[in-house]
Amino acid sequence: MQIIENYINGALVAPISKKYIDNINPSKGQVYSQIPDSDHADVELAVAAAKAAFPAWSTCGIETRAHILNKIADLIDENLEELAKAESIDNGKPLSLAKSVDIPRASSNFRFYASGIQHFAAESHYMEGTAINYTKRSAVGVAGCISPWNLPLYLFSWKIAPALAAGNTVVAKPTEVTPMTAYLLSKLCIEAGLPNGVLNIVHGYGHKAGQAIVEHKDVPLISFTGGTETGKKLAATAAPMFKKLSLELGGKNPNIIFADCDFDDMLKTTLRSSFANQGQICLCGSRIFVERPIYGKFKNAFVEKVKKMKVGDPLNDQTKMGAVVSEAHMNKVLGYIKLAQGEGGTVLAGGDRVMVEGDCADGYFIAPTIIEGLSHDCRTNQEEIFGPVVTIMPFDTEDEVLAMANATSYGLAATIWTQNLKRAHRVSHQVKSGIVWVNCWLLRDLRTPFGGMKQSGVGREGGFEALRFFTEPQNVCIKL
Ligand SMILES: NC(=O)C1=CN([C@@H]2O[C@H](COP(=O)(O)OP(=O)(O)OC[C@H]3O[C@@H](n4cnc5c(N)ncnc54)[C@H](O)[C@@H]3O)[C@@H](O)[C@H]2O)C=CC1
Ligand SMILES: O=C(O)/C=C/C=C(\O)C(=O)O
Repeated sequence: MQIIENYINGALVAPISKKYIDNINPSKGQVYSQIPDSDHADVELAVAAAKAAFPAWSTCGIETRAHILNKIADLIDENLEELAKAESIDNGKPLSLAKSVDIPRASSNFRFYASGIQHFAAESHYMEGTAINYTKRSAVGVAGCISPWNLPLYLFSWKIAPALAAGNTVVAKPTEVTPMTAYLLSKLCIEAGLPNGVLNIVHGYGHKAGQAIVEHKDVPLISFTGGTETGKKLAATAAPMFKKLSLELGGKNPNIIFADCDFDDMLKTTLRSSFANQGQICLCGSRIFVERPIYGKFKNAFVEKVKKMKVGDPLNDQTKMGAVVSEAHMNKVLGYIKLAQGEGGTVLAGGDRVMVEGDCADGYFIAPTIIEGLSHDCRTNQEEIFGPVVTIMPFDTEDEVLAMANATSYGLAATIWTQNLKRAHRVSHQVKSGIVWVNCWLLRDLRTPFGGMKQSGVGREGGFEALRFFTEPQNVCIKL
């Protein structure tokens, strides 16, 4: 059985307590590795190493930092097969998805910020004939990066890469649910020659290792992606310490389909935006609003396609839907399907656990599920389910659909399907979400601001927004 180790001060080490947590393969329901159950003492070592490494790393120059980040990206590409398989086994996602999306995006994150830091510039403000102001942006110190289980290496690297590029050193905690690719990354960082202490990876539970990072007086900024409830806890700890906080939280995203859309394109993309990664992406469109004239046509076509989706062994090339991430999560999602039925919803497809034959007989599989007949304000349509479950609802007017789309506490992403350009702009500008996709979904340009309104988060990641977060501005005013 593989024993995962922490990566502290350039070395792979056991947790001081010698305690471990079982790591489960969700497609088999079996323990297959062990993760350090790190605590305050491990975090203390990691922060001390990161603090000691900060002066040299923050002043070594952007070319040096970019060179090492590019080297890490190259090594991720060279190890694509191994990393993708590890991600699929650890998370339950189809291997094909890990190979085509998760791992390539992880190397892109490093490469993007290796380049981004070389183009990052601070502002200057000229006061006519009086003074010139220039703003210096410096690395802040030790950054705490905490990431979730749905897109493990993809989101882990999305935080670490800008933090390191900007000259911070990092103490990172991947989720205890899917720790494997972060562990493999630590080996690649050693191979890439990342100086000791620049990146430290501490594995373990959120309430122990994660909390210790957030509480640590020498960690002045925290970047977190995960559930909204956890985000609230983090904010409650960090706010009185006046830490910089970036929070990417949950979503309950509307997918708004107008009758004039390109139907085939919309249908194909809606399958993906509903069920990619078993619906476990904070950007998935879980509430589908369809303009009444095409509601029936959409419903029939969508149900037919969804019933044909193959759920099964994630390592099988034909599999479109793998396992959800854990037994607890499976039960949570199944509980929401029951709730939806209790609230008067009709299950049009799926609705149950799928029992897969063979090696995956004990895995945590759920059939892709479509529910209709619910009001937009019931719990099923208000709470983040984060699984392969969508609801469909008809609408008659733009005002009506906007009111329903905006009537949640979340505001992360929205998708709009229409061929009417004016309407596309009008609706985009009125929908309360940080990200709007028109006639597409999850089409990503890493330069764009990424994040949510309302309870979907605080701040924006991506592009220069992340580099601004990971630097401290100082304005210098010189009288002429
Ligand atoms: N928006 C998103 O991208 C995600 C949303 N979720 C949502 O959150 C729900 C709960 O999932 P969880 O696995 O519990 O996610 P979570 O939000 O608890 O976990 C995310 C990360 O935070 C860490 N963490 C937990 N408590 C912490 C604390 N007190 N201090 C510091 N770090 C802490 C975890 O160890 C993990 O690394 C899911 O069912 C889903 O609805 C989950 C994962 C990603
Ligand atoms: O940056 C992206 O492309 C996607 C980010 C997705 C999440 O933050 C999530 O699902 O939690």
